[in-house]
Amino acid sequence: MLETTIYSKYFDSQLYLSNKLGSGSHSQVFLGIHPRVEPKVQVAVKFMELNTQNNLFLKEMFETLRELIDCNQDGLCAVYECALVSKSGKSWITHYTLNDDLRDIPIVQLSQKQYLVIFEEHCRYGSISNYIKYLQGHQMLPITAIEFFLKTLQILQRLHTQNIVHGGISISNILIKDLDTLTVKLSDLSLSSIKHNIVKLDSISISLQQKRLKMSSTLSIINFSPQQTLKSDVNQLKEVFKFLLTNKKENGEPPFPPEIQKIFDELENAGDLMELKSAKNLLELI
Ligand SMILES: Nc1ncnc2c1ncn2[C@@H]1O[C@H](COP(=O)(O)OP(=O)(O)OP(=O)(O)O)[C@@H](O)[C@H]1O
Repeated sequence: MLETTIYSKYFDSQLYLSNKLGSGSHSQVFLGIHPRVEPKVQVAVKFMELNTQNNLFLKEMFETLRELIDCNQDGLCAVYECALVSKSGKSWITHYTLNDDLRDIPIVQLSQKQYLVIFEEHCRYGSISNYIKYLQGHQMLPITAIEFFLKTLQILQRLHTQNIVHGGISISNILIKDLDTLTVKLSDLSLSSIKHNIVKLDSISISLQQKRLKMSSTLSIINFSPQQTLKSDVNQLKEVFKFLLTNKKENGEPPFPPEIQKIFDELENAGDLMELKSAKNLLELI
């Protein structure tokens, strides 16, 4: 159980954590106030428990997160700061933050539990999975599902033209920033594989390397198939959309209206999201 406040020399006052916003398989997310931003703004503070004792991995993870912050874009949930912390008795110790020079990473005493703490933009309506819970069993309106789908597709289109791949599109990674305009932001860019690595240490170097390629603008590097990876984002989004329309994960799909079926058919063969003409047409209708 996490304490409700955390103190560290880097966040030179107390960081107050109030409501719990949600939890994932490896994380707990709280509403917090970023102590270094004036005027005070609310942020989401994500604590991920790290089971690894591998310092090299931690260092690489921070490098990846730094790239993530550098590539902050419209449509992505902004990441403000990250820290590696652990608890000693009643106090929290910050081992390093993103601003530290990674060459000087200390050898962390690994007897205690460590957490990766990520401060990110707060999306007040939470994830689409939250919204589904809020609907209490009622089916999401098709028009709402279509808007969520198309807005996410637009964000992916932008990312993909810059050779950035999300890699873990799911109903819990699409956050609702504004419910009136149905504005969404993608979170956990690249975190899905970090989370995976926390569990499975063997694949660390491979997938961190792949992630770095994803972030890189020079994709001519060997051993990486952008087409394939971009397509996996598209397939994941397609599954999310089907789920929103039908409440079923797979199989037993009811017939979709022809415009939607057309998008699915196009998605099936899509290499480049910018080519999705029927999605664009549908977007203009909304
Ligand atoms: N930036 C944010 N603003 C508002 N709510 C958030 C934010 N980030 C996460 N949440 C809430 O916290 C929940 C848990 O998010 P988290 O990213 O830790 O795990 P997850 O992606 O849902 O699950 P998993 O780790 O199993 O993939 C989300 O479903 C969402 O409701």
